[in-house]
Amino acid sequence: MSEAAPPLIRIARVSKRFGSVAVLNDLDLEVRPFENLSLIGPSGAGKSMVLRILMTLEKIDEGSVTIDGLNLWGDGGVGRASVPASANDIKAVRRRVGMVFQSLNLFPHMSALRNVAEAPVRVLKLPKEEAYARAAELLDRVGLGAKQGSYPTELSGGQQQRVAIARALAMRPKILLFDEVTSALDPETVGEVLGVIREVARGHSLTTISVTHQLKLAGEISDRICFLESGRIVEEGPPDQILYAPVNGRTRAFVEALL
Ligand SMILES: Nc1ncnc2c1ncn2[C@@H]1O[C@H](COP(=O)(O)OP(=O)(O)OP(=O)(O)O)[C@@H](O)[C@H]1O
Repeated sequence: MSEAAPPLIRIARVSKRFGSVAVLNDLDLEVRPFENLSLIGPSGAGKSMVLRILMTLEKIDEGSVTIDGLNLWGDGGVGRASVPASANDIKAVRRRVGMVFQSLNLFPHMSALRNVAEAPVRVLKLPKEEAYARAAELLDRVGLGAKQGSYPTELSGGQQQRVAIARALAMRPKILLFDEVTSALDPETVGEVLGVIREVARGHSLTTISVTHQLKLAGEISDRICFLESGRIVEEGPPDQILYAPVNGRTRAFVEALL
């Protein structure tokens, strides 16, 4: 990863409101290619909202968002609304960004293998043989080579979450977003999913942003951690600084309570 590389994601002066409630407040955030970033902070800080905006699931009120050179939201200027991207650009952004959610949302009527192969066939229009070969390889990579034919109800929560990660990877995104992917799991299965996330994040072939309340996980998989509160970044830095030597008193109070 080169320090000089231009950012892959650029969020500039973004504000997002629901009625009179400001969720993001003049937020600035840049993410470099192949960087692994974690967002931490109290409930309601706006962490998931950042991911939802990058997934093109939410509108913003002000500011600009650029992903891989594509303007998802153009700056409308001071005091003016942001300008949305064209439908084509939104489609192009969606191809670049994958997301794994907290809730286990596999297709229940499809085997693990088909869950992973479905989008490459339908969306990327890959020949079936190629898509299924890719899916089998990815299931192997997440340690589920023997479970290709299993349906989601036959898999544990941790296994389902690993299938969900393989499914996201099958689309070959440039950016992979993880939203609390381990928080619905029981403690025994968290480890197996963490192992996969760590492997994906450390693979250096894609850029990841993880939202998590598990600070040790953030420490293990991140090059940089941002502490968010009230819709803005209070402090950011390498994991050792943010988790064990934060400069800001608010960050310190937060991490000391959770670590
Ligand atoms: N559709 C919506 N309508 C109104 N308010 C919303 C909506 N979606 C999110 N919010 C509010 O936006 C704020 C930020 O939500 P967000 O989910 O990003 O927080 P978070 O930092 O991820 O919190 P958590 O750690 O609890 O998941 C919250 O106060 C939430 O209530």
